This record gives sequence, C-alpha cells and structure tokens, in this order.
Amino acid sequence: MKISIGSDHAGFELKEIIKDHLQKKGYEVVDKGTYSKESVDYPLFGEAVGRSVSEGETDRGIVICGTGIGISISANKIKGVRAALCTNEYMARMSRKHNDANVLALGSRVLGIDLALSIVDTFLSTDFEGGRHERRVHLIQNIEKINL
Ligand SMILES: O=C(CO)[C@H](O)[C@H](O)COP(=O)(O)O
Repeated sequence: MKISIGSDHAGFELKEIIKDHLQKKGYEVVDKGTYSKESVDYPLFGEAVGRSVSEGETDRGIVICGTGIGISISANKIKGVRAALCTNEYMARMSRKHNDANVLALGSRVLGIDLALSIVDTFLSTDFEGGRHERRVHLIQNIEKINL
C-alpha cells in the first residue's frame, strides 16, 4: 500500500516519526511536506495529500496539524477525499469500517506518540465493511456531484 503524508510545522515531528514507522513496516511513503519546523500554512499540505489520494498517486493519506482540525477540513475539500480526524483507535477502526475513510487526520498537540502510531496502524489495517455503509458513502459522493 502506498501512503502520502503531509503536515504543517506543528505536525512536522510526528510526521517524521510516522513516516519512519511506516517505512520500517514496508509501506511506500510519499512525503508531501512540510520539511522543517518553520511556520507554514496547513491548507497547502491538506490539499497536497488530498489530491494525491484523489488522483490515485497513493492509496491512503495521513495529514497532521496541531489539532488535526484545519488540515482535515482542507483535505476534505478535495473531491473523493473522506478525511477522518481520529483521537483514538475506535474512531480509526470505525472510520474505515463504516465511512471508508481514505485520509487519516491527526492532531500532534492532542495525541502522544504511542497513541498516534496505534491509530495509524488501526487505520491502515482495517477494511471497509460495505453493506448498508456502501449506500451511505454513495450518498456522500452524491453531495460532491451536486455541489459543483
Ligand atoms: O492546528 C492547526 C490548525 O487546525 C495548526 O497546526 C495551528 O493552528 C498552528 O498554530 P501556530 O501557527 O500557532 O503554531
């Protein structure tokens, strides 16, 4: 599985830790920045990861800012992106099982490193359940078609 990852300055250190963790597990990781702790604007990185997933360059995305809120809002503006802001493993599991989320958003100022890594592992190892949830995901996709 190919993963794109992006963060602002607040998420930079956690991004590097997650990138290293994923590479050690054998994932191919595409780093969309930022590349230092210098202050930057999170929408640029939410957009870059969102486009990477939406255009099929990568299978899943991970976006990180201080709270995870701004960068998840930004990624969700890209057509085809279902970004889920998760603060625990249950949310990560359900974002995959029920929502078929394709981008995980994390808050570096909210989560400890161990919890963040276990949220990432849960997100990447859980499959979409389909069934009634498929109908609901299609309804989300319909909203995108209407709001051109
Ligand atoms: O969480 C965020 C957006 O939702 C940002 O990381 C946060 O707003 C950045 O703040 P600052 O410029 O004060 O470091």
